Amino acid sequence: MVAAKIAPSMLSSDFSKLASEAERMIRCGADWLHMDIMDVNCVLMPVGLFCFKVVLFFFSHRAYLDCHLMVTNPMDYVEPFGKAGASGFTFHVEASKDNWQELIQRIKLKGMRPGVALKPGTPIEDVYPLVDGENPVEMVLVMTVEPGFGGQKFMPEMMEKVRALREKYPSLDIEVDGGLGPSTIGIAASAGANCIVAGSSVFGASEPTQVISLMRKSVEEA
Ligand SMILES: O=C(CO)[C@@H](O)[C@H](O)COP(=O)(O)O
Repeated sequence: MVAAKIAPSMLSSDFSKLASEAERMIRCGADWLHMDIMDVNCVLMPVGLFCFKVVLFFFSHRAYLDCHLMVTNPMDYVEPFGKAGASGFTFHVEASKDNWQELIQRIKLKGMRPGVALKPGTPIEDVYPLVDGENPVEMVLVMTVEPGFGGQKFMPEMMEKVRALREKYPSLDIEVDGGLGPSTIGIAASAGANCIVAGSSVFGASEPTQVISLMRKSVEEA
């Protein structure tokens, strides 16, 4: 059985108090802290020294840092993110068509857990070679919104991808990201997702503990 991992997305936190926001989420029962890293092509937050410092900063809080790299050249980030203390390094399949084997190997050598993400328009079959390969990824992140912003509407049609993955790989970590909260967790959990990224539904809640525990329960019961 796969374990439930609830990962509040720090993109929805109050950036003026990142440390206490991270601590608050851990106190509320979060398993991981989800960090979105985007390069200038993805607009929101240009990657640079700032991002590495943020990762380092969180690491000093000893949390599992689930880093989702929405960048065109993930290979360039392996060394600095490894050094900065990232725990999981999830790159996009769309950005790594040719060199994924070497990329996965380097991620592991730096002591991070490799994962692959796919955008809504990308077929699930594109990630199979990365899960089946000699040097497999340990997690697949199925984006349930177009990457870029928090607060978007969950795309239920992505659950077909989750179901196909779960059927093929019963013990794989399958993460979903985008629009997850109390009203959408049921469909995601029953499709087979066990790692749940949630931004606005957790940070916007008056009782994040309840939202986190409700999502965990849905995954455990599914
Ligand atoms: O990667 C992203 C957006 O690209 C996410 O991690 C969002 O931050 C999730 O936010 P909500 O949809 O849960 O508000």
